[in-house]
Amino acid sequence: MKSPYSRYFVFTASEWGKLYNGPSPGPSLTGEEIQELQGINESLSADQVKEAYLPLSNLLNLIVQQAQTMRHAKNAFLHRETEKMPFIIGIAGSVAVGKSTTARLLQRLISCWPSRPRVELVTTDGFLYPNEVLTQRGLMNKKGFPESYDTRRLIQFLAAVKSGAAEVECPVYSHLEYDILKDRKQVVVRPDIVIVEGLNVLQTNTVTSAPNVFVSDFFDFSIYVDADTEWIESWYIERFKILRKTAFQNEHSYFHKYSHLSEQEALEMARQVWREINYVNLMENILPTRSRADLILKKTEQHRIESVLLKK
Ligand SMILES: Nc1ncnc2c1ncn2[C@@H]1O[C@H](COP(=O)(O)OP(=O)(O)O)[C@@H](O)[C@H]1O
Ligand SMILES: CC(C)(COP(=O)(O)O)[C@@H](O)C(=O)NCCC(=O)O
Repeated sequence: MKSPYSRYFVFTASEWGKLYNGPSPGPSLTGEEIQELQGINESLSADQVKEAYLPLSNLLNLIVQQAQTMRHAKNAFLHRETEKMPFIIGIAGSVAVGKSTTARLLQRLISCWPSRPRVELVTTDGFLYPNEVLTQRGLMNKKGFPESYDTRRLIQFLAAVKSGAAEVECPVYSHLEYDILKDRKQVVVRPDIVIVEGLNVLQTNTVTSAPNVFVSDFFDFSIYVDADTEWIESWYIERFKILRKTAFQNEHSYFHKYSHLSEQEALEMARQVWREINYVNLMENILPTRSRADLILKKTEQHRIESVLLKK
C-alpha cells in the first residue's frame, strides 16, 4: 500500500511518458539524432528515449530555467550582476546499473535544448586513488567503496566548477587499464550544465577535510538509477562478457591476464567480483543513499524504465 506520507510522486512508465510537453517529435527523435543516440549505446531503444528520457530532459529544462530566474531575483535584491554559474546534476546508483549510459544520454538530450547549453560530463572514477595508493592501503578489493575515493579532491573540484571558474581540471580513470591515467586530464571548460556521475555522489560517509561538506551539496538536482539487484548483477555479467571479447583482448587491459580463462571460468570470476565487491558496496554504501535523490529512475528487464519517483 502506498504511504500517504511518501516524499515522492510515483509514476508508472506510461504515466511518466505522457507528461512530456516539449516540442514534438522530441529533438532527439529525428533521423540523424537517433543514430547518434545509438552511438551512445546500441541496445538503447528509441521508444525508451521517447517515453522515459525525453520527459526527464523536459523537466530538467524547466528546473534549470527556474533556478536561473531565482538567481536573477536574488542578485537583483543584492544589486549584483548575475555571474555565470553552472547547474550541476548528480547521477548515482550501483556499478553496472547504467549510470554512464544515462549520463551520456542526458548530456546529448540537454545539449539539444533551444538554448544549446554546453554540457560537461564528469565521472567520479577519476577521483579514485591510483592503484599504487590503493595497494599501499590494502584497498584493491575495495575499489568503489567510500575510502577508495579522494573525496577531498572531488569536493575541491566541484567547488571550483560551482564558483564559475572558466577551466577546471580533473583526473581521468581508464576502465581498460583499471587505473588513473597519470598523463591525462579532463578539462571542464565554461559549462552551463555539469553532469557528475558515480557510485558515491550521494554519500555522506566519505572521508573529507571538511566533515560537514558533502559532494551532493554542490548539486542542483540529483538522480538515482535503480533496479532490483538480480537485474544489476545480470547487467554486470553481460558487460563483463562483452568486455572479455573486446577490451580484455587488448594487451594494455588490466584484465588481459585473464583472457586465457575459459568462458565458464571467466563468468565465475565475474560473479565472484560482483558478489564480494560490487554487491557488498551496493548494500552497504550505495542503496542507503537512494532516498536522498530528487528523482529515482527504476529500471527492469532490458533496462526498461518501470517507474519514476519524483520528490515532492
Ligand atoms: N538504457 C539502457 N539500455 C540498454 N542498455 C543499457 C542501458 N543502460 C546501460 N546499459 C548497458 O548496461 C551495462 C551497464 O551500463 P553502464 O552505463 O556502463 O553502467 P554504470 O555506469 O552504472 O556502471 C552496459 O553493458 C550498458 O551497455
Ligand atoms: C571503478 C568502479 C568502482 C566504478 O564503477 P562504474 O563507473 O562502472 O559504475 C567499478 O567499475 C569497479 O572497478 N569496481 C571494482 C570491482 C570490479 O572490478 O568490478
